[in-house]
Amino acid sequence: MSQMAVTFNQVSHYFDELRALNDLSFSLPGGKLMALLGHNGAGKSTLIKMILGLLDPCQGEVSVLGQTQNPASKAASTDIGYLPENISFYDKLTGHEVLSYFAALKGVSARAVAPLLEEFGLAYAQHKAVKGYSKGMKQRLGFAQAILARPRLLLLDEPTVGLDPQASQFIYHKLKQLTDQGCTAIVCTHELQLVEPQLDLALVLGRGKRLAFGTLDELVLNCGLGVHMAHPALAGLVATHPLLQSFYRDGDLICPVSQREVLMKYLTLECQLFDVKVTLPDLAQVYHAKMAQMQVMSELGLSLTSGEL
Ligand SMILES: Nc1ncnc2c1ncn2[C@@H]1O[C@H](COP(=O)(O)OP(=O)(O)OP(=O)(O)O)[C@@H](O)[C@H]1O
Repeated sequence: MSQMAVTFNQVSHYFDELRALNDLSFSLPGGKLMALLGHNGAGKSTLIKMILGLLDPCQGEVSVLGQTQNPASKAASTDIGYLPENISFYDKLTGHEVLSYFAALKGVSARAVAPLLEEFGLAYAQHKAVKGYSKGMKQRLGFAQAILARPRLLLLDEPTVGLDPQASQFIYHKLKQLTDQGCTAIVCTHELQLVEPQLDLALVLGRGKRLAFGTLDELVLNCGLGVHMAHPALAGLVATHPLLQSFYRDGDLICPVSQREVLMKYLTLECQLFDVKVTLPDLAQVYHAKMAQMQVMSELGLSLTSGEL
């Protein structure tokens, strides 16, 4: 089993009466990319601050890279790289000066700066003041700052917001390279379509609680949504195969994810249908289903448990 990069064990954090995180547990293995998802105010930033050691758990334990995290351990750990949302720099500095400043702060050789600027496509602008940089250029600079000290854990808060598709692709391509080399990444984002192909695991938070955690397959399996199966011959087959009737809706078959394989077997063996188009719920559908379940529970006055909904 790979070593855990981050473990939350029954962690709660309160701001006065408000429980920003509520009995949260999960374990993130090293070298994985975890998407951190949730509505505004769900507790994502609170979770990130706890990993950074900026906030202490009121209950439970947070362990990061094998060490119990607490405010005493926050002192500029070069093992953790952080790209905050809407990063801003002292904008009279040039890109080169910004990275050189962070290199000195993190005890990294100044020689690392130029190759990084080159790799991040900023070499041409390295001697220009950051105030003249576009949003995408600033984000690249921020990302370069985050990985300057070759961290073992990267925390990225909305890294692709406002970026064009090419710039977003660059960020995820670089993240893939880093996770392949063993770096662990947590990406907090509302851009579900962008992160979906990239994630190894996702953690969905709702009102400070864990609504779901796992691989995309696991999330899909547990979300309660159906798999759609489409084929032009289905309408005719339903008449002759009564078993299909209970799954038939608006021209498609819709079945629980857990029954997909049995139904596919039936379609191929009993109906000789071999080219059925199967559509699984995507991350956005899973996310919205979890949010809707949370809303229903709340309207029913049922409190959420610490497990999955
Ligand atoms: N310093 C603070 N003092 C009081 N309440 C806070 C503080 N920081 C966060 N909160 C509250 O804690 C809850 C969780 O906030 P948090 O910032 O972690 O959410 P989030 O998921 O990051 O939201 P967003 O997507 O809007 O950034 C919210 O209700 C927020 O108002």
